[in-house]
Amino acid sequence: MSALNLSETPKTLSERARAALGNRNLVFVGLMGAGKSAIGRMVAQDLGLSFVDSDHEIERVSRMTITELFAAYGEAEFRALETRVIERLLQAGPRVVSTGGGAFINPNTRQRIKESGVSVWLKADLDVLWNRVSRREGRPLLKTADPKGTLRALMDDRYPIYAEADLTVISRDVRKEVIVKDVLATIAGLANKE
Ligand SMILES: Nc1ncnc2c1ncn2[C@@H]1O[C@H](COP(=O)(O)OP(=O)(O)O)[C@@H](O)[C@H]1O
Ligand SMILES: O=C(O)C1=C[C@@H](OP(=O)(O)O)[C@@H](O)[C@H](O)C1
Ligand SMILES: [Mg+2]
Repeated sequence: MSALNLSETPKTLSERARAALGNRNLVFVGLMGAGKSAIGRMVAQDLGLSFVDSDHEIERVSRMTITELFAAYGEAEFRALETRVIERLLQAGPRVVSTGGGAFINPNTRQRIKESGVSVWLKADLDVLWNRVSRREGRPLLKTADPKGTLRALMDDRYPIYAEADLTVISRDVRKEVIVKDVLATIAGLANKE
């Protein structure tokens, strides 16, 4: 029979995840529509950490939307700005950072993320992603004749690279709160692995 230790109050899932994270950033990576921006914000709230979305920060500093930036300066300039912005955001941790889908593909950014935090790949299948991104404008990479085909090609190119993330959580068609809980449980599980 195990003795009941009344001096130790059981920790909540958020508290266990927060303890496992320590001083590190929590960085969400994955394809467009995976839920990085939405889930990242909710997870930050549960962890009691500040939240920043790299696309929002890029829009704030440039005073342009992502669509306008792509149109005016092209993808290469957007990527250069994205790399600089994320490098800066990672320096002010611990915080939760949701990146744009292309950020982790850049080897320098990927290295910075590995050094400064724990990365979580929100992984979803094509139909889940497509359902979500086809509802809203604002993703210039999908302005093609066959946007679903473009998304599929991006999955083929990028999934082997997202797989380098520290943790993977499956993003699926359930309530966001369920995904948030999966993320917290996965982070809390880090404590057993390290
Ligand atoms: N689990 C979920 N269930 C339903 N809708 C979701 C879920 N996760 C994200 N979404 C919605 O899908 C859309 C895309 O999510 P978003 O967070 O912008 O993705 P990302 O930043 O990865 O491109 C948003 O409208 C968001 O509210
Ligand atoms: O996958 C990409 O290369 C991009 C993803 C977008 O962010 P989300 O992944 O948050 O949609 C945004 O950064 C830009 O349109 C490029
Ligand atoms: Mg986003």
